[in-house]
Amino acid sequence: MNQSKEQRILNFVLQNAVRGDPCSVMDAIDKYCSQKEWAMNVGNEKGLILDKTVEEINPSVALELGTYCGYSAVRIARLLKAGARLLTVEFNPEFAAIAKQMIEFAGVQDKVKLIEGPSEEIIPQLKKKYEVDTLDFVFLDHWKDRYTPDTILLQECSLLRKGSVLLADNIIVPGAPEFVNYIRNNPRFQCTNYPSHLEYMKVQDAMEKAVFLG
Ligand SMILES: CCc1ncnc2c1ncn2[C@@H]1O[C@H](/C=C/CNC(=O)c2cc(-c3ccc(F)cc3)cc(O)c2O)[C@@H](O)[C@H]1O
Ligand SMILES: [Mg+2]
Repeated sequence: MNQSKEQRILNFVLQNAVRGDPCSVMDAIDKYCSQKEWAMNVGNEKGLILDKTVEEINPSVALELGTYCGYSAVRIARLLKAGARLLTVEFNPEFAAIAKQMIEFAGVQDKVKLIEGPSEEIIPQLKKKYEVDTLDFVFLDHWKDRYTPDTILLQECSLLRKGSVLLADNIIVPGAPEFVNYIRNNPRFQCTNYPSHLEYMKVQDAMEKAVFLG
């Protein structure tokens, strides 16, 4: 059975990155996906916006929706302080298996909890099953039509507190128009748009930051 693209990305990392070095893992994925096979990792340009947001917040508890191969999980986890943790949700078993190996190779597994399942099922479990009080940071990068329902669900589950920060990828491409409309017209969120480019392409994209006002 021939390999998947995601397996080829992981193999390239295992052969070209340095075990325990998150930056070498990110660099290897970016190299492979810009030169060999495009893949929907947040990439190095939008990745810098993600880095700055995480460094500004310095979250104790962060949530990622849509792990995929684990690129942004490694990217976020490498910046977390001692004792801080990232919960990342992925419902595709094959992608979850790839991401698990990626996270372990990068050496950030002690800061990352990879949870396999659909976000609408996992979010309501975060308080009791995963001992979350509130979330300091949420990175939305899963199916774009899930951004809005999951943002509503996070509020319904009392997982956001005054100052919780959401950062959403792909505001332009593929686009999340319903989410943009919802979040920018919601008085409980203070929004900021960050123009950038689609990963590995000369195509306009953007990220949206939304601070929950409580
Ligand atoms: C059920 C809720 C739920 N629960 C748990 N896991 C979930 C989930 N819904 C989805 N997942 C997983 O998340 C990842 C999907 C991510 C979806 N991302 C894009 O579609 C995307 C596309 C482009 C682009 C493509 C083609 C172009 F031409 C241009 C741009 C660029 C980007 O940066 C993009 O993020 C996969 O691992 C899913 O298994
Ligand atoms: Mg994305």
